[in-house]
Amino acid sequence: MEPSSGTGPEKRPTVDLVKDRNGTDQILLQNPRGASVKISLHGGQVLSWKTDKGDELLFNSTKANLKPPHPVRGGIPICFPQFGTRGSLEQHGFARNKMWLVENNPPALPSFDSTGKAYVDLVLKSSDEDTMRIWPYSFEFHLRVSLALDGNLTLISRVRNINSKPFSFSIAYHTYFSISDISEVRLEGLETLDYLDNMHDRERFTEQGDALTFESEIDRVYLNSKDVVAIFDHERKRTFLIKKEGLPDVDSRFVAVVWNPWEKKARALTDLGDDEYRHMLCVDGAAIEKPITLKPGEEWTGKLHLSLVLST
Ligand SMILES: O=P(O)(O)OC[C@H]1O[C@@H](O)[C@H](O)[C@@H](O)[C@@H]1O
Repeated sequence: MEPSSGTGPEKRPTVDLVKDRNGTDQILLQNPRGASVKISLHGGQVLSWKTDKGDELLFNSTKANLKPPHPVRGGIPICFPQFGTRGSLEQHGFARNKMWLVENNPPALPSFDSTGKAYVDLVLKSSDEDTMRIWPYSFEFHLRVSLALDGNLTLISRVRNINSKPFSFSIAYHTYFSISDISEVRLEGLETLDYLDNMHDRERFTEQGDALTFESEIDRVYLNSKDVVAIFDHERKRTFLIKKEGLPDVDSRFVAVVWNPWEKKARALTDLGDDEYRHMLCVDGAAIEKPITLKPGEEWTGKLHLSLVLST
């Protein structure tokens, strides 16, 4: 990027390798305006997403266990190749517990405009024996995390079948949004949709009425969710927009998972403070209901796009 004229030199986006307190490698993306994203190689997981004023937008539990192979209670863990307990693997699959690698020469992503963006490419491959033992398929999962000039965060996933037989998978971006208070926020974009209620053996119900508000535990998979879902946080004067895109033929498979453990379940989770459930809401862009099947050589691309709207 060339320095701009008149207003002094334009800063460049930066990508740095940093260490956390435990000496674990993390990637720090910074855009020219000072917004930032921190990513852990453990789980290929976004841990932090901050505005240019330094406000944290993702919830992270004060009791989160950051040591591999524990999944981290906060940020954006990636559930792959299984969501929840819908299969024989560990809860939410193995991807969130594995070490990912930084990829210097990822396969070309032709539609990506890199202008002003700080981004990094990570990869998870089915190369270790442990993974092959529990999920005997050869795959590559390429993940690009990108922070735009306006502070928007995009995760682009490409899953490739490099196996000689087909395989199926589910994927969820298990996003923990930081909110003022669970009783004060509302969620729009899921009205009138059917959902499977995980608290009632995945029984199917239809959402009624207006926006969702919260007064008890919720654990639901909303089917065929619209392109944009919004979390309104009146007290913090901010709105999160969650947008997801897939290839045309898999669009209808996108769902939105909504989860908050509420008081009783929060007490049972050792990596969540007793009252912390009040300050988090998980809304995941996901493909779960109808898993995605890839034939040998095929690739699937899915995008999660997160943005913030501030009100005065
Ligand atoms: O404790 P975990 O494995 O991170 O899972 C947390 C929650 O994740 C949600 O996505 C699931 O719908 C819940 O059923 C689950 O309890």
